[in-house]
Amino acid sequence: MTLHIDSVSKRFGQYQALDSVSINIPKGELVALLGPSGSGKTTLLRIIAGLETPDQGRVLFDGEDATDVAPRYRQIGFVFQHYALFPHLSVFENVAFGLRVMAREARPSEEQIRERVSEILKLVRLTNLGERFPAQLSGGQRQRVALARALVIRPRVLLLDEPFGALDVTVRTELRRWLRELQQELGLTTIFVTHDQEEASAICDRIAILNEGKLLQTGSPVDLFTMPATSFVAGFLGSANILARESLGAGAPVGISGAKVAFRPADGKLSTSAAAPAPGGHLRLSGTIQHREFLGSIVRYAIARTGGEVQIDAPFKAGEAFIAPGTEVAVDIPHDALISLNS
Ligand SMILES: Nc1ncnc2c1ncn2[C@@H]1O[C@H](COP(=O)(O)OP(=O)(O)OP(=O)(O)O)[C@@H](O)[C@H]1O
Repeated sequence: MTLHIDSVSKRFGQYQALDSVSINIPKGELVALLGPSGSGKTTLLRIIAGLETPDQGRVLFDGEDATDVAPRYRQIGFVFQHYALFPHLSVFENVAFGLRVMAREARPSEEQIRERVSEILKLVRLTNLGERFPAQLSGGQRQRVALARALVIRPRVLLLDEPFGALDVTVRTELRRWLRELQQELGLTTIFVTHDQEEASAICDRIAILNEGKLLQTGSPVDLFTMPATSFVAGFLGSANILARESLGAGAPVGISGAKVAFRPADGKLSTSAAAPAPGGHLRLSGTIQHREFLGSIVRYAIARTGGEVQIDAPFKAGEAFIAPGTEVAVDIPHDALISLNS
């Protein structure tokens, strides 16, 4: 189903939780809503699900206005961060619940319920755990039950609110990959709320960045990473060095049109200050090594300089010495790695 969110605003008292947010989500797309705590992500999901009413704007399902449709008639699957399973019901009954509470005219027969639940348990690979209770499952298994419960109603849209937020990194990485495969197999339009940019970039077709209730930018993970429009987006998707354009003085390349300039720590090349500048179009900054962090495959150096500290990643090679704090260095950044920012 195609989902269209049209100029949705929501206020709680004096607080503008959402400020005229519009997004179009084509059928089968997986979109991440990414933003810091309090940016309005959950509020937007709740409005799509019908659990909250917008003050302004509309939600359209396949072009039809659903803003005033009651939640139970929207056919939406919702998975929360905290499993929200019924502890006194078996896995099977937890999944069947979504069907048993359907409006009478849409509710399947007992036999159909058994069939549908078995089918979904197979899909989420929990066939043998139907008789267990939630307390007898791992965190990852519980989230798969929660997902099964959302899927069993054959949702038109799947909404996931930090579904893997409470799980450890290994399980989380495995589940996100599995979820992506399942979502593609089902062709299900899905919105995935997270504040983990890596998770969003890894599995989503598009990312929508929210901050303070405003939608700042939408695009593919690669487009947002390489062409962020503002310093907030540049800093939120990966690490970024952000410099005021005027701080570059005469060294600012001609192509830079924004108020600020960003570059990624991996795009700067470190050398001793006496080294000749790299050939071709490069911006050269100079400063003094302040601090270093060994991060495994890279070493991240913080370089103090007039005009603001920058961070540079150097590949780590076993046996090679780190550059000592206090060393004067030059940083060469190719012009084509410089990103113009509007603000
Ligand atoms: N029912 C409510 N009454 C009053 N304020 C609310 C209500 N629901 C949300 N808010 C406020 O609206 C803002 C946005 O909340 P929301 O839960 O949408 O943010 P979020 O981006 O999902 O954050 P998090 O990542 O922490 O879950 C917050 O400041 C929150 O305190």
